[in-house]
Amino acid sequence: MLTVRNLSKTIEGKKVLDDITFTIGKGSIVGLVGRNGVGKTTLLRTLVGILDPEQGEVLYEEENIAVKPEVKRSIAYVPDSTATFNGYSVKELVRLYKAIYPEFQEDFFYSHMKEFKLPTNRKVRTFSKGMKALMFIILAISTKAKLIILDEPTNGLDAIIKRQVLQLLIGEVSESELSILISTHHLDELEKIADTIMMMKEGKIESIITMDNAKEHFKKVQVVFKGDYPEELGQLQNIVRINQIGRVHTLLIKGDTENTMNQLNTYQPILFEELPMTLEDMFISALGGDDREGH
Ligand SMILES: Nc1ncnc2c1ncn2[C@@H]1O[C@H](COP(=O)(O)OP(=O)(O)OP(=O)(O)O)[C@@H](O)[C@H]1O
Repeated sequence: MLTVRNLSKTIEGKKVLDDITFTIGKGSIVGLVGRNGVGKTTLLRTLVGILDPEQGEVLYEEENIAVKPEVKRSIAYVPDSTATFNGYSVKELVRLYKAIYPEFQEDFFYSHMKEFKLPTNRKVRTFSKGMKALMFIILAISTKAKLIILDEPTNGLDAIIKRQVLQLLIGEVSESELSILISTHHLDELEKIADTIMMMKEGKIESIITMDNAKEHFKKVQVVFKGDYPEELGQLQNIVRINQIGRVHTLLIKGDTENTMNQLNTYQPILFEELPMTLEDMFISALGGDDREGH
């Protein structure tokens, strides 16, 4: 449904997007994760045509969005900041959305506003952060766009509303076969809803893996060696030591996990135990561990 090919973008002399290529299929929920400042928002803004790519292309159902802007109607974007719309009333926003999205479902919008107890006779400015975030998600779903792109959508939502919003999104995916691309730092939420995780590092896509495959690509283990932690293992780039209590080391392994586990075993650890892996662990093992000088 969405094909992104060799997308690059430089802002103020810095390559913020560097040769990005990926596809999103129908009915898929893709989580875009990465550390602060790696280019997630820039990527999303480029996908929806707010920013122009310097190289590469974005195709929706084989149509280039730069050449055929009307295909943008099939994509709804919820930015991380909606301050631009503060001066609008809810009714004015609905009018604006109807003008952009001919299939906008007004009844659906108002019934969901009511369900979430959101007022419809006020200016957006008077909404709390959470109310605003929720309304823009409802607006996006009401467009009936086939692809919804969300930048940090659950920021400011309380735990109960958050759960309801995620359920609403999942419900739409299974009912209408829409696809969702969601950028977030809330890995625990993403873990529950995403089928694919796309990790970004320094403007590049570091990895794209399905949640089903994730367990093969990432492992978390606890090991105890007779002596010190073997120096050679310390040199391996795909092992991140996340914790050490006495001689018990907790390690995150990425990539060729089977080979690395075998390598660990050659040092004859006196304890070697695999632990359950979370998306946060995967994030740390893929993208963490390089903050210190010289790393
Ligand atoms: N308009 C701009 N002018 C200058 N630099 C910019 C601009 N927009 C983005 N950048 C730079 O591009 C890089 C990527 O920014 P971006 O907002 O895309 O990151 P992000 O991954 O969304 O970060 P975060 O997780 O903190 O929201 C950063 O170094 C940022 O400073």
